[in-house]
Amino acid sequence: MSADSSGARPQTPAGGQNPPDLQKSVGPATPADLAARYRRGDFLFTTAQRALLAQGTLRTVTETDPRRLASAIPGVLAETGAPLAVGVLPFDTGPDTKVPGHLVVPRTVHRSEGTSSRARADLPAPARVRAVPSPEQHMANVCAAVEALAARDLRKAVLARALDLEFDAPVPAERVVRNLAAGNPRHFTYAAELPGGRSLVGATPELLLRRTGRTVFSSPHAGSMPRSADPATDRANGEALRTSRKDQVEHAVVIDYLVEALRPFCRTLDVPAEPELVTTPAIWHLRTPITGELADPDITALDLAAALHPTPAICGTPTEGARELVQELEPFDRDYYAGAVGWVDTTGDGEWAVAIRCAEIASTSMRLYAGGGIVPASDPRAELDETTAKFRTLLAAMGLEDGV
Ligand SMILES: C=C(O[C@H]1C=CC=C(C(=O)O)[C@@H]1O)C(=O)O
Repeated sequence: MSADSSGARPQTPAGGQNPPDLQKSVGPATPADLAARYRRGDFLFTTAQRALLAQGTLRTVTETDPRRLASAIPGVLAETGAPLAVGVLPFDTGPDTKVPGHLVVPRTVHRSEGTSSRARADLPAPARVRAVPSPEQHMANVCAAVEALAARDLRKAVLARALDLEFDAPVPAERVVRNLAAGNPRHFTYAAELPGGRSLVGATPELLLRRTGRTVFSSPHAGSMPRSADPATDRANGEALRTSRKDQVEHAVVIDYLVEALRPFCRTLDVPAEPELVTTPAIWHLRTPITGELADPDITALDLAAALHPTPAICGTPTEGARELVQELEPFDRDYYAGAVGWVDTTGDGEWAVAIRCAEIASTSMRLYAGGGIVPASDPRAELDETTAKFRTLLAAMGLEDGV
């Protein structure tokens, strides 16, 4: 584990310093105002109703074992006198991972509630776009995954592809984030710093978990169909998803896993018998809202995130075999795509969202990611189309449409 401090201000309130500010923004500061105040290096987690903007760094804590990371954070918060820590877990939290969970104890925290919307900002067009792998290769990977499911006795694996965008000037991350928040008001727009000065930005519909006191809530999403600009086609796509046997199987694998993973922590667990049909601006999904009552109130939101991640919504089942298959077939490291992003406070409350519908921004380039669950009945062309539709969350925020 490494814990670095940065900045001039001393670290411990025990030394007579003031604890970091918990600024509850009231009055004119709406969630959209906080999204507009985001600058690269900050952490943002917002819907149209609620926003958390964390700025500055009192302490950075990095650790490849998410359970050790989770157990270190209460001590770090107590030492620094800070109200909360924010950050990201990578996709790969397995024993051989080289990618650490990356948490920051911020210097200042702004929170805001209320409804808000904001106009979109213009963005420059990319100079170059490259699909990694090519669409044809992604379809070949889907076929290989379907064969491997049978050969290796796996129920599901989630395969992703990427789009690399290169620009002639630094990517204006602030405007991408503002547009994501404006375009996805019901979902979680997030931005977090990554090691090496990169940023992860996205707008995800999927909450891995929220802990509020003894209540834990999870809203797994699995099973997808593209939205359509034509209302009749759009309705038909939703209906096709609701009745799709293949998508019900894909969804059930995730719910089975989550129920099994949550049960040891919960006195009660409420799991609806059927998934519900929900939408993002780009995609129809199946989702099942799960609510539980924690048996042990000392289990923090980050402990739970470390225990639940990676779910079969972004990895597969069984976890180890699916992760191996993903690493064999995908021609890139996922890093923080399909990880978790969120916050945990001194009471143990917090929210961790599944880091999908996202891009990693370097200086003048960005990599967009989109994946889909592969089960024995998956069709390569439909899986390609699904990832194309999932890219739309980010492409729409960039002012770009399909065809890039
Ligand atoms: C892996 C992604 O989506 C997951 C979440 C919801 C639905 C999914 C699906 O239907 O395949 C995926 O499991 C992604 O957007 O990159």
